Amino acid sequence: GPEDDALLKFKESLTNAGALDSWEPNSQACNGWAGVVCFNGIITGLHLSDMGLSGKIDISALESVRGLRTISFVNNSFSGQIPEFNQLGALKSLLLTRNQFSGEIPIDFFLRMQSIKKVWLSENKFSGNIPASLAQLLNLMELHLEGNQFSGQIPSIKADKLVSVDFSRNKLTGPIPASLSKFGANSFAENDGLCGKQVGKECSNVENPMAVAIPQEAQTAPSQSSSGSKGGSSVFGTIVWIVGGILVVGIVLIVLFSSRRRDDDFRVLEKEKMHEAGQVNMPVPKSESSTKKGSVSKKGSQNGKGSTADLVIVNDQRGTFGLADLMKASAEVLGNGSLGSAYKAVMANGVSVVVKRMREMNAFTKEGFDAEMRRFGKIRHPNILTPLAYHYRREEKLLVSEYIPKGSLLYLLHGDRGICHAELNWPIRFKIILGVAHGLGFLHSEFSSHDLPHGNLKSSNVLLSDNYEPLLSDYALHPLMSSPQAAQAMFAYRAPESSQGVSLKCDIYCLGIIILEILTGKFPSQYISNGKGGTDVVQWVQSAISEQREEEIIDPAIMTSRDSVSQMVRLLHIGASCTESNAEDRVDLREAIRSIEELQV
Ligand SMILES: Nc1ncnc2c1ncn2[C@@H]1O[C@H](COP(=O)(O)OP(=O)(O)OP(=O)(O)O)[C@@H](O)[C@H]1O
Repeated sequence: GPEDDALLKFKESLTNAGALDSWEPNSQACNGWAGVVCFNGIITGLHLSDMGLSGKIDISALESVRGLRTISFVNNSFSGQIPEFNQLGALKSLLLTRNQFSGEIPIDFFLRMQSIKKVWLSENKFSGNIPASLAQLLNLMELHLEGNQFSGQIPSIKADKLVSVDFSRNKLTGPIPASLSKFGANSFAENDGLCGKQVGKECSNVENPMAVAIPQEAQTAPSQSSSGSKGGSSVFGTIVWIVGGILVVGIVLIVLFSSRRRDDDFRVLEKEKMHEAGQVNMPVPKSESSTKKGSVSKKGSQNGKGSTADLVIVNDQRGTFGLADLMKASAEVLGNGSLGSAYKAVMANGVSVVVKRMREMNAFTKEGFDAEMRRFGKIRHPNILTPLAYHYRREEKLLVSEYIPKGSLLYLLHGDRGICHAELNWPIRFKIILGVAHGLGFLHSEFSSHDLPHGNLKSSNVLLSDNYEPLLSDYALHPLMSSPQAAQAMFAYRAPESSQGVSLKCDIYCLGIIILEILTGKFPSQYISNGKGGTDVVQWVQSAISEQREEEIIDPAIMTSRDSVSQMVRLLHIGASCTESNAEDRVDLREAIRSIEELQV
């Protein structure tokens, strides 16, 4: 069956799979494959301990094994960054002890793993902070992190169901959280910087953990702050707190909404639904936010020069603010896109912003990144969202923009067939298409030196102003990314020719998808990475055109305006010429814009 095939695909990605000889095509996984655990004919576990396995772990293959609940790779030879096991949201046990995994685990790694009971990461080479998202796992029973190089503080794990923890032999610092007081000395041994009764060392200032943590972090991890100054590390501490706070909100929202999941294939929309959630205060304790204010705001809100050490303001149309202001804001998770996660924050001065935590983006130096962001900040065009500020550290970048209340085109078209969808009548849809084309045209002249002036044009990156003027966001980021990262994350890479290299033409393909999406009202399958679900709008429109039945595929919601049908049909043809699979045959952007403008009444 397909699950057996998925396991064979997983096996293929391994470089040393001798122990899996029993996994053969034309046999069944539940019929004697080594290490495969089944229950009533359903594959529920992979117990692959002590098998000398190495190579890549193909998570997407494992994703197809729907019943998978436990994974053990204990004592093998896997190495590198932790694979994205968090894509397997239903896992109950993740046992990776005694391998060579290394690097930092993303702070939000466990956010979507609310079923997990056992996490064994011991005896690897993991470094960086213990991911704060572990602290919020309500079902966690066993946590084994011993024998790694984790640094920073131990997060306050909710200990209700926890029966065993081990943090020993790491580089942890700061106080042992009160929530772990039931665990003894062995669980914390050999971490020189820890304090608390279990390790027989008094903490000097327990009621203010920030005060303890920051200097110690600066001592143990000097490389973490590029400036090397104390200021840099307090910014680091602040971010940990902000992100930690935001994570709590995120988890609350995810738990709230997970009971209302849609069809799996439409997972893309799930995050959009988070817009509907009410506001939640960022759970940063009052006393702490005031101490943090003391340490940060002198570089933040009080210094409005646009070159604050924490946030660099590149566009002051919404005033100046610092990380401290963001920290005090009430926050809400918007989603986790391919470039990173997005949060909404409402600041005390009433300004609402979106903070995007970008993954990686390390192709430029700090100076290069700064120059690029300042260039973005100067953009003034009615169809482009100009960012407000950024924060740069080697391991994390934040990009701050104004929050646009109506949200994205994706959400309005497909998210919730509520009031806004009804408002998307033909004149408004036409206005959106024209605005998107103008915005793209502007980027193509402004960033004409870039191989991909937008690179990530899709309906979730088209935000709508109060009067439905579209605003393009997430543009021109291509040069900041490494090529494998860009190929993974950017929608322009879905253009059929992208395997031979990307060009301006890829943006035109993306524009075409949006035009077809707006006209048909269908969710394009092109937006879904596994290709399952949605409508292949390109194919559908092409065959409708060749059979001269264009009118049949136009969204019935706009067919009420009969007079405009010929206009819609002509736009459908323009959309089709933008999505020509052969890039040579694809229409030129200026020509496409001109044809759209000609349809204006
Ligand atoms: N400035 C903004 N104002 C209002 N909503 C926003 C803003 N920026 C993003 N959003 C919303 O948050 C959601 C998540 O944004 P995010 O950019 O992280 O994801 P994405 O667009 O799906 O993926 P990608 O990372 O590839 O851009 C978006 O779909 C959009 O609805």
